[in-house]
Amino acid sequence: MPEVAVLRIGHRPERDQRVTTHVGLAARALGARGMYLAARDPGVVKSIQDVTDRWGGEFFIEDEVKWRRCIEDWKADGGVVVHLTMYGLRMTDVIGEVREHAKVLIVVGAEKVPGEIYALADYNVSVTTQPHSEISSLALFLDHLSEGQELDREYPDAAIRIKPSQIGKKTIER
Ligand SMILES: C[S@@+](CC[C@H](N)C(=O)[O-])C[C@H]1O[C@@H](n2cnc3c(N)ncnc32)[C@H](O)[C@@H]1O
Repeated sequence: MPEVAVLRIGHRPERDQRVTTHVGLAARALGARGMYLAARDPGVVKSIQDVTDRWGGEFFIEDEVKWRRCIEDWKADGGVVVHLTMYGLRMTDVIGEVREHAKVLIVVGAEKVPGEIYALADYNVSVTTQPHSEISSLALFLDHLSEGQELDREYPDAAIRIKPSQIGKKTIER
């Protein structure tokens, strides 16, 4: 699995807090190293940091990033940029090639994405070629990128972890 980070653009603090938080939580749970947020939103940052503090791992969350600069820096560091859009190439056609890269920045939008993103991205990728959401497209992309290996990942430094069970809610606290 390449080193992965997510860049969330188009976030509107007055209406996207829940979705953006879930983009971050999905990114964390499915193996990304962190999320850049191209907006100021201390509430989203705190929610994600709180989860990481309790549930472990080293997921980073950075808000107030400039998306153009973030993309340029990522590329300058040798990474590739994947923009998830329903209009892009089929994920199943490009995922193998994307997996060959060492560093992948995944860009997800909110409502309307600036046209420039399509040209800046190395890959514009569609997950199903049907409209759905940034959370579902990100989750499926990460799962296919890691070929399912992220699903059983352990978080050794976690303060709390779940003991999987058929009935009830069993947790183990450090
Ligand atoms: C509400 S959608 C906006 C749909 C937008 N017209 C588009 O180009 O995908 C918000 C975000 O969800 C993601 N998204 C939605 N459907 C997708 C799909 N089928 N494949 C990949 N990404 C998708 C994109 O990142 C998009 O910016």
